[in-house]
Amino acid sequence: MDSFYQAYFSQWQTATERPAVIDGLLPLFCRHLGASSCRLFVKKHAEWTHFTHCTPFHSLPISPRDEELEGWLCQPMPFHRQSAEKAVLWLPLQHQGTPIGLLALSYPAGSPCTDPDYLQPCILHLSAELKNDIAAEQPAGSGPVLLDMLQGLHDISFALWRAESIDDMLFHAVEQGKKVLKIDRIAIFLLTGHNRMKGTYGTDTEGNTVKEAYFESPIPPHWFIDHPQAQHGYLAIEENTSLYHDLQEIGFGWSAYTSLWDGDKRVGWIAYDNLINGRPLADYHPQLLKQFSFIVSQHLVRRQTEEHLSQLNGELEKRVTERTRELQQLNRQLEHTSRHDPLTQVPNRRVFDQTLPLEWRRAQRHQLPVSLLIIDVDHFKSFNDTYGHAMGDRCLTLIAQTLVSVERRAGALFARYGGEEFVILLPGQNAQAAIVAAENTLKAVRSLLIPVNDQEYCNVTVSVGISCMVPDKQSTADQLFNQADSALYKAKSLGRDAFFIYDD
Ligand SMILES: Nc1nc2c(ncn2[C@@H]2O[C@H](COP(=O)(O)OP(=O)(O)OP(=O)(O)O)[C@@H](O)[C@H]2O)c(=O)[nH]1
Repeated sequence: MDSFYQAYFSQWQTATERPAVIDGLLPLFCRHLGASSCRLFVKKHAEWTHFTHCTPFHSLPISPRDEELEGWLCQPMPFHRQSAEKAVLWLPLQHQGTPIGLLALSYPAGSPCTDPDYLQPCILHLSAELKNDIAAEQPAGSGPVLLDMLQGLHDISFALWRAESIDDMLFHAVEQGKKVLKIDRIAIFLLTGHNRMKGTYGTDTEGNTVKEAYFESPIPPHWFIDHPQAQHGYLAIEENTSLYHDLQEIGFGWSAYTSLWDGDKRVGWIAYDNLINGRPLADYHPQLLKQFSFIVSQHLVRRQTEEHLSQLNGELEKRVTERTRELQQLNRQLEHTSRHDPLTQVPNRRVFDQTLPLEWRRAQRHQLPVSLLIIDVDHFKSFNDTYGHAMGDRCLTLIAQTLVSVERRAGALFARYGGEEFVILLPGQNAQAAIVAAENTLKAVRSLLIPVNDQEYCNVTVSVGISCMVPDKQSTADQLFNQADSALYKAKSLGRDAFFIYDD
């Protein structure tokens, strides 16, 4: 190490009082780096403090006004100011983005200024030390600082309230907590049951907020875990202790823990330390950490309850949807059952009884014809007697499934009326159309092969009675039916396998 840095660091080690350190430091820039004067401007709680050193044989640089200093304070890089007699190298002091002050080195005109890169380690070190001093200085100014912090807690609470999810909320808790409470590192852990814990968000060794959800472990046998947790907001602080990252020891300082509570149940904790800047805890910090922990607990519990509720709602909605689907399916089945004949699966008498009056009225309104065919299986008693009732059922099913497609005109209805009787209702169709339908019916049944055992088939026939009317004021749907019925009787008496059309 060269002579300047040797002298610089030995100054830090020998002197203990901060003003003495600075008094001893400033001459080093003149003695080792050729500066004619050196001044340090530090901004403490909105007020500027000046430290000066100058060698006896050079004049001081002209004092800048506070407004100028304010302007230069946020300069990101070192910069020069030149006059006829001297050059001044201004070095902004910043720590983690916070402006702290300025170091000004004056050189006689014509002498080279020190390379700012060379001074970089010293500037970083000086910035961190001064930042710690400013943070540690309280009593006189602690009122406003504490008030700022309380306002900060309110802002944190607001930020957590606006977070989009638990994850987002925990990220902001760590991020905002560090910024507002001026704590180097914060990490939030949640208990997962069975004596285990998991990470959420934490702070790496550079001070960045990082996701630590990967971290999952049994709860380590740590001193503060077993410490009696007598009351909510319990705070445990250990000074001069080892500091850890991912269970690895990485430094020395103070560490603190606050618990997160859901009612009487501890659900996690927040860990804090001063790994990066080594700043001491301020008097008001214990109270702030408890409040901070209380705020995080509240938001965590509220979010967890909300998420649990919304999950329950989701499940409930899913169940209601499933149940509604089942009911709709059941309704469709019921509707089908109530309208179809269970043996043949064609529309049943109920459908016919509902449709006939409707079509009758429509025909009446528009003065259109309406035709009805009653179809009766011939000698079906004897079929049953010969082949058995089960074969009789089979025969009726085959006839129904054949006849259901014989008449395909719009509005036509084929239904099982009862027993071995079927009907075809032809709204808007005259006698001619009804005759065609009857002929097709006879033909279709005649050519039907009815299996009566494993090898044999037989044929059956049907008789059809037809009635066709254009409804007038006196006539009724019953009349239409009765006429078709008597026509059927006539067809039977004519020898069966025939149709007869009612004619008065
Ligand atoms: N297998 C079976 N038979 C039925 C069903 N409904 C009615 N029958 C039978 O159908 C037969 C109808 O007989 P009848 O009314 O005497 O008439 P038919 O023997 O068909 O003689 P015609 O109508 O004069 O040609 C009866 O034996 C009823 O038991 C049914 O659902 N299944």
